[in-house]
Amino acid sequence: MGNKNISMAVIRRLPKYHRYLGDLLDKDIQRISSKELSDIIGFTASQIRQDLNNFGGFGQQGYGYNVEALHSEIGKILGLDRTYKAILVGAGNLGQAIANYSGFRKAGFEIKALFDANPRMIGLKIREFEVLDSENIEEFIQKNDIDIAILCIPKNGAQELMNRIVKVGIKGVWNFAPIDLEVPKDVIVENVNLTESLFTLSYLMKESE
Ligand SMILES: NC(=O)c1ccc[n+]([C@@H]2O[C@H](COP(=O)([O-])OP(=O)(O)OC[C@H]3O[C@@H](n4cnc5c(N)ncnc54)[C@H](O)[C@@H]3O)[C@@H](O)[C@H]2O)c1
Repeated sequence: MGNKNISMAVIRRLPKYHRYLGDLLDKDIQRISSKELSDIIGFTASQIRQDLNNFGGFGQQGYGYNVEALHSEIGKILGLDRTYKAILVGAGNLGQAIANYSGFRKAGFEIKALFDANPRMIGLKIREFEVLDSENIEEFIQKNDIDIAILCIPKNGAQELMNRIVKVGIKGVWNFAPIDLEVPKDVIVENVNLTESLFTLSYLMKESE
């Protein structure tokens, strides 16, 4: 891989570069300078050059960046040049919203099944999915070679479920439950805490008053 020493701060900016470059491609823009990129993304031009130098540059003096090449390279760095098989656990309000969003599939994240523990949810049809009984989750993960679990369950029971799914090979977890999960070293958890984000907004609004 060779990208082991890249700081998390840089990694967190890469999806944003990828998104803006995708927008430029949609507008048929083929070439851009770090100054122009800076104007639209809002990072300084030197920050952009520094960030991209971590991965070997990509820019050419006097030319700038080739948008398509840079978009594709950043996509590769982010691991978006492959598809991922995912399952979603917790087919409630949030789980259904995520399952209904087609953008994740377009980006290569294929939800293969929805699971729930509530007998009233099991068997319901959400999009093309019939909600399956989470009692059988281990078997499904193993049979279908699932890479990622999307957790949309309450924090109670989340660690227990986590322990079960990592035992059968889940290597990545997109966790919406407000809990810091304990996992083996080779399992990656990406937490999305909407409430923390909302509280950050509240703080920033308070500070700007
Ligand atoms: N809905 C939101 O916008 C929102 C916002 C912030 C945080 N969250 C977090 O996301 C999670 C889900 O929220 P929600 O609003 O969708 O809740 P919900 O109650 O609508 O749905 C949760 C679903 O998970 C199922 N479930 C519970 N424990 C389970 C288990 N151990 N295994 C399998 N299924 C299980 C329930 O039967 C239910 O269908 C919660 O942790 C919540 O704190 C949600």
